[in-house]
Amino acid sequence: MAQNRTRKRRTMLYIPGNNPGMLQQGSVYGADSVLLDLEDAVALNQKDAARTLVRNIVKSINFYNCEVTVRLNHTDTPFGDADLEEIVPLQPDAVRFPKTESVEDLKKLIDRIEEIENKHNLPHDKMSIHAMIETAKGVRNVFEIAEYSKRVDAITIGGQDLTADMNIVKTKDNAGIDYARKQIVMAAKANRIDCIDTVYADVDDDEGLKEETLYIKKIGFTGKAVINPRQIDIVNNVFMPTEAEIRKAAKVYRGWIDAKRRNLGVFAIDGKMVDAPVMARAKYVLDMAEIDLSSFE
Ligand SMILES: CC(C)(COP(=O)(O)OP(=O)(O)OC[C@H]1O[C@@H](n2cnc3c(N)ncnc32)[C@H](O)[C@@H]1OP(=O)(O)O)[C@@H](O)C(=O)NCCC(=O)NCCSC(=O)C[C@@](O)(CC(=O)O)C(=O)O
Ligand SMILES: [Mg+2]
Repeated sequence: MAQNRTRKRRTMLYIPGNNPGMLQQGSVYGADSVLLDLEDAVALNQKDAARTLVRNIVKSINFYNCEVTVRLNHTDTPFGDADLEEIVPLQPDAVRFPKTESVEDLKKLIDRIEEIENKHNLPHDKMSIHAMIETAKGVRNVFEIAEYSKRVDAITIGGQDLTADMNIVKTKDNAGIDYARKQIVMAAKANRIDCIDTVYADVDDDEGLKEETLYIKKIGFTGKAVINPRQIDIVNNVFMPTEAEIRKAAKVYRGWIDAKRRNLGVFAIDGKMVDAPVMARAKYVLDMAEIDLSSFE
């Protein structure tokens, strides 16, 4: 779980929990994670049916390398506890907890999860928790939320709800949630966990999605939620290093191995200083590109 995880989460595909066709096909499109949704994609009169369907899908479908995450209803809603009772015994890779506002919210959630795990003789360190920040109060408390428990291995932002909670007009550049995005990134980075950006609602605007993904990558997000298979390649490609970046990183890494042999802490490549942080960035690029570092030794 959590800090030992090496799996990438560039794309997390939301799938409405009451749509059997989409649920069955969800893992074939190349998303790193599927997000089986019991919350806002499901109408109130469909909640029970969706929960049963998601339970059966998680039990019976092989998602292969795709991470399986279930978005629960909040524990303060009439559906939250029933979701936990059905989903926790299945131990999906993670549960996504919407509208997390405080550590009290998380404590209540984790205590209940662990109670159910104890009842079923399940470990407490397998299924992780993704805390969604979707209100101004959650943004204010995100640092405490991110460090509260090792089970929290990602912080995510829900831009639609946050915009509504702040009672602001949603613009294409999402200026109104920029502060929140950056605060969420900092809280995640301070705890060395993932931070996942909100969805891009216009599924026909490929250029807009690419532009937004380039921006959120630049400010530190490690992935983005998507709502349609057509969005997956666009986001995955933005999060993959370019060929030029890989070539440069490989050069730095090779130089670093050589420098270590010569007991040098700092050296230059093409006239530019290379020190430990430059090497760490190069290593991250090679890791994202899934290049085996032992091939450089
Ligand atoms: C948007 C649209 C209606 C477009 O429909 P369209 O019909 O135009 O789609 P097409 O492209 O024509 O579909 C072509 C083929 O792909 C299949 N297919 C489509 N979508 C698929 C999918 N998601 N999973 C698997 N399969 C899929 C489809 O079945 C078809 O299959 P086939 O018939 O076999 O060819 C549809 O995609 C959709 O419903 N998306 C999910 C919406 C959703 O979950 N919303 C809730 C999460 S956000 C939220 O809650 C806000 C947040 O909380 C969160 C945050 O930000 O994190 C906040 O506060 O901000
Ligand atoms: Mg939301």
